[in-house]
Amino acid sequence: MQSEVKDLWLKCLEIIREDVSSQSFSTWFAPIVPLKFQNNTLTIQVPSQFFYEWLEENYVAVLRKAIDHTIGKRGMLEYSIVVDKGDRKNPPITFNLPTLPSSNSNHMQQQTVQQAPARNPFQFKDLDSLELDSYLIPKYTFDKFIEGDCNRLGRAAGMAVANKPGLTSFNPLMIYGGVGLGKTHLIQAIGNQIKEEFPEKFVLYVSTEKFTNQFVNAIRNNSIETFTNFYLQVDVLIIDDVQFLSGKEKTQETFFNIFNHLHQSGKQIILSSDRAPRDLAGMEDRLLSRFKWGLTADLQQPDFETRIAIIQKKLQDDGIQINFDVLEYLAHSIQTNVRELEGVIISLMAQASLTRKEIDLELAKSTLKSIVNDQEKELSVDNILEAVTTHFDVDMLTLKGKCRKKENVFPRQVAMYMLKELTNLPLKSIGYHFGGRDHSTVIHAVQSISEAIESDKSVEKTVKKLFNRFNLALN
Ligand SMILES: Nc1ncnc2c1ncn2[C@@H]1O[C@H](COP(=O)(O)OP(=O)(O)OP(=O)(O)O)[C@@H](O)[C@H]1O
Repeated sequence: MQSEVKDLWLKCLEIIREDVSSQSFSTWFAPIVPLKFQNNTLTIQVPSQFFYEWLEENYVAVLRKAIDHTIGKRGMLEYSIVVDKGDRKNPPITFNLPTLPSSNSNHMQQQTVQQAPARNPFQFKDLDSLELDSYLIPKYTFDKFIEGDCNRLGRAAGMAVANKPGLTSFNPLMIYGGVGLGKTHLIQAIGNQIKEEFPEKFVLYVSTEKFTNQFVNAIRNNSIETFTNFYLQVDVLIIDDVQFLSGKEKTQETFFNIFNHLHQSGKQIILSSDRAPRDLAGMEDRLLSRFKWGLTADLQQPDFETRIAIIQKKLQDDGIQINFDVLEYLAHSIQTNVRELEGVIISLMAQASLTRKEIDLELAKSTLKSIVNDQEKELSVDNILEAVTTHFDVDMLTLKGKCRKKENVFPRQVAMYMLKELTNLPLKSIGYHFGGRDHSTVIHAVQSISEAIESDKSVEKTVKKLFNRFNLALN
């Protein structure tokens, strides 16, 4: 039986190989494992949800052809998606696609999804008003959270908490850091690990936004007690983005009570925030002091080596290998945050797949360039000033400075004109960007350039060109 499936899949691969580039073949088809063949249906295992979606979006016709040629027109394909390690207890989610119908097939196109069983052992029949769908996401595991200097403390503390929830001095554990640096991933990984080690524990992950909405609904429905009682049953409470509690006094008060009760009962609390507790404005002092009771750990931007490891891991998870020079180039070029890094990797995989090119340095450079170009088109003050300095070949300090030479005054006035036309900034703010000039100077600059555009073709051309950089026309 096993060899029958293998042989069948090998035949499919032969057909597929003719239709796709070698890069796409090794990226999207080599990692597939044939599982079984029964009732005219071939089941193949794919490494991830992303992988499955990618095949569906890009290679349906190719797969259909292979199935037609090997099994026949009535042949069907079924995908089995490998679930994360953190989800080991649940059966794999299987997408049955009895479809991929050939054009002359009468089969109805339908997709059935076998739901994974609910993770939460509790039943809250009487709590209909609470939206209890904020469960842990299995893909966020420690395994996939790459360690580096940027996150070592938070990761280690997270592991300690996951091994002994409520029993370490890291209670609460507060993880903070900038956008896209892995806060949600880390606190979810803690929750997933606890579920793995202690399945009997009630672990609840909830965003502050959801918590607040639930609270507001509870007030409206007169069910505050039900709301509070529900939270008091939790063994591990994970609250994401607590900065959103700022200025919400009533929600803070209720959260404070829940916090105290859980803490006193030895339950674990894990929080995340986009800034350190000391920088959380609009938060009650008593709550802030509670946040500092346990351990506060920050996540920073990953360094070069960590970025390399993150890219490698992401590609590996999707069964893709690239040369080190490409890896190095990507890690040197994207230094902002991990989410952006991931975005570039996905674009790169998409480009490689769509253009049927190898993922090489050239493709990496062109993909990155198109992303950067898109960002450049954003109408921010920096981008506009940058465009003007590049066009006139003046440096930023001179552009913003006081020098009255004609060759500097003109670009400066053009820059003021562009800021006035392309942003909503008030005149005073525009003046601020030029060393604190007052609004009358800005008005004068805007008027001069407006008149020059009308009377002087070369000025009109210059401003048009600059507008074009942002894909805009000069009216
Ligand atoms: N150290 C890491 N290793 C692997 N992946 C990471 C790491 N840090 C972040 N990521 C990935 O980067 C993406 C963004 O991370 P996440 O959503 O956790 O950031 P965040 O700090 O919560 O962002 P935000 O402030 O916008 O909510 C996720 O896909 C996550 O898996």
